[in-house]
Order: sequence, then C-alpha cells, then structure tokens
Amino acid sequence: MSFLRNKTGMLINEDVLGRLFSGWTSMLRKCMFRVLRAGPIPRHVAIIMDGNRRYAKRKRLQEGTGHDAGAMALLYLLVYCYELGIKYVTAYAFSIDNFKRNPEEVQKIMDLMMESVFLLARLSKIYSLRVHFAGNLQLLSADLRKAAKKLMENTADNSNLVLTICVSYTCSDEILHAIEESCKEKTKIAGRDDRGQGTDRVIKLVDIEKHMYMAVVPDPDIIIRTGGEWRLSNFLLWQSCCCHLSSIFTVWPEFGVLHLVWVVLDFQHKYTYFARKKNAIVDLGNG
Ligand SMILES: CC(C)=CCC/C(C)=C/CC/C(C)=C/COP(=O)(O)OP(=O)(O)O
Repeated sequence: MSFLRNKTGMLINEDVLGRLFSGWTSMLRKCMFRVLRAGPIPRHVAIIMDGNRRYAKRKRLQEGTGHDAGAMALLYLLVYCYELGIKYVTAYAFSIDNFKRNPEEVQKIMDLMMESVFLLARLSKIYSLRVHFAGNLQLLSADLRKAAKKLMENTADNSNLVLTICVSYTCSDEILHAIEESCKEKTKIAGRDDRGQGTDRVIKLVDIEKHMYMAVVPDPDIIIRTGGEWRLSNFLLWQSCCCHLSSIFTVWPEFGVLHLVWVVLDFQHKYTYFARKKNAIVDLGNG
C-alpha cells in the first residue's frame, strides 16, 4: 500500500487538504500571492504533469505511488490557482498514446482517475469549480465515462475556476475530430438546401474551433512541463501558438507553491510580449 493511502486503500486527501487551508503556511502563501497580484496574473495555466514514475523510482516507492502523488499535487495546485485568481487550469492527465503502456499501469491510472473524479466532486463543491473533460472519451471505460459526464453536468454552473482534464487526448486527434464534425455539419446544412445555393459550404477556422474539445476555455497563457523536458507531446498544439512555455526540472509530484510562484514571476517578466495579445491577462480589478 502506498504511503498516500489509508488502511482501506483510499487516497488520504482529508488531512492533506485540510492542512492546506489553515495555519501559518496558508497565511504565508496568501501574503506571497498578494504581492504577486501586484503584477499580471495569467488567466489560463496548462500543465504537462511529467515525471510521476521517476519520482516513485527515485524515492524507491511502490509502482503507482508516483501517480497517486501526482494526483495530490494537482489538487494542491488547484487550490493555489484559486487563491491566486487564475481562472482556468488544464491538466494533461492521459494521452491516447499512454494506452500503449503496460495494461496493468493503464488500469491503475484509470482507477486513480475514477477516484479523482470523486475527490474533485467534493473539491468542486467547496470552491465552486467547474470540471471539464477534454478528449476522446469513447476510449474510456463506460463507468469512467459516466462518472466524468456526471461531474461535468453537476459542476456546469460553477464559475470560480474551470479545471479541464485532458484524458484520452492528443491534439492531432482533437483537430481530426473537429474537422470531421465541421464536415458533417456542412453536409447537413447543404442537404437541407436543395440546390446548395445560398449555403456556405466552405469550412472556416471558426467552424473547426467550435468543435475542438477545448472550445469551452480560452487558449492557455502558460504551458508548464515538469520533469525537465521541453516537448509538447501532442498537447494543445492548436491552442498554444502565443503561449509562454515553462519547463521545470522538478518532477510533477514535487511541484509546489514556490514553483508556481516562479512560473508566474517568469510570466510577469515577459508581460510586455503577452500584453500585445489582447485579453490574455486577467483584469486585476476583477481578479
Ligand atoms: C486528478 C487527476 C486527473 C489525476 C491524474 C493522475 C495523474 C498524475 C496522471 C498522470 C499520468 C501520466 C501518464 C503522467 C506522465 O508521467 P509519467 O508516468 O510518464 O512519468 P515519467 O515521466 O517519470 O515516466
């Protein structure tokens, strides 16, 4: 059993999360965030959560513990982002290519995902989070798909922060899906118009963008990749044309509040470039 799980095998979130919101550490964090808010705060932060297995290996922990710790790190990050005033967080939780991994590992990650859905349901009530799943959900088990859809429906009216979990996702699949849906839509419209006259049959960028899995959120301002790599690994390729890339050497389970502060400071440093991108920055008056 992993050190992050209790005797019944459940992730020990209560204590860990409880400690986040009380005491002097929480006070220090809030002071730090207050100072950080003197500068521009990114509206949307996306993360490639790399290095979970390396973390477990380095610490000589059981297999799977790295992903447990990674899931906890994401819950922590959500709270930090909420406190800082970041409105959108997107996490690359499982790519379509990850299905090629050892079946046992895939099953463990899927079980963790199911468990995370329940944890997120509780967290979303406390913080009024909206949870959105982006990806080819047909590739997931019926149970996980059902739980994910239920969580999306139950949190659809929440507005403090939108968490998008990219699962069974690759951006090339997302683009293909959006083009297919656009073609279907255009064919339907053309079919309704007998002679095809007056019908706009040409597929435009807006048609494709409308059908992207990520259409419900604005493009990211920052993509953070942990584990020391710079690759995008088929994550948000369409949406990342103007975004700031940040590669952190730390493995994902060890990503903490100070890493987030560093990334935001780095973003603020490049503010002059980002300021050219209209609406990229949260209006501090409202944040
Ligand atoms: C709440 C929620 C949605 C939880 C998601 C759980 C989680 C952290 C999933 C990450 C899965 C994954 C394949 C990460 C990449 O690290 P890796 O396994 O490739 O590690 P490595 O780079 O050390 O090999």
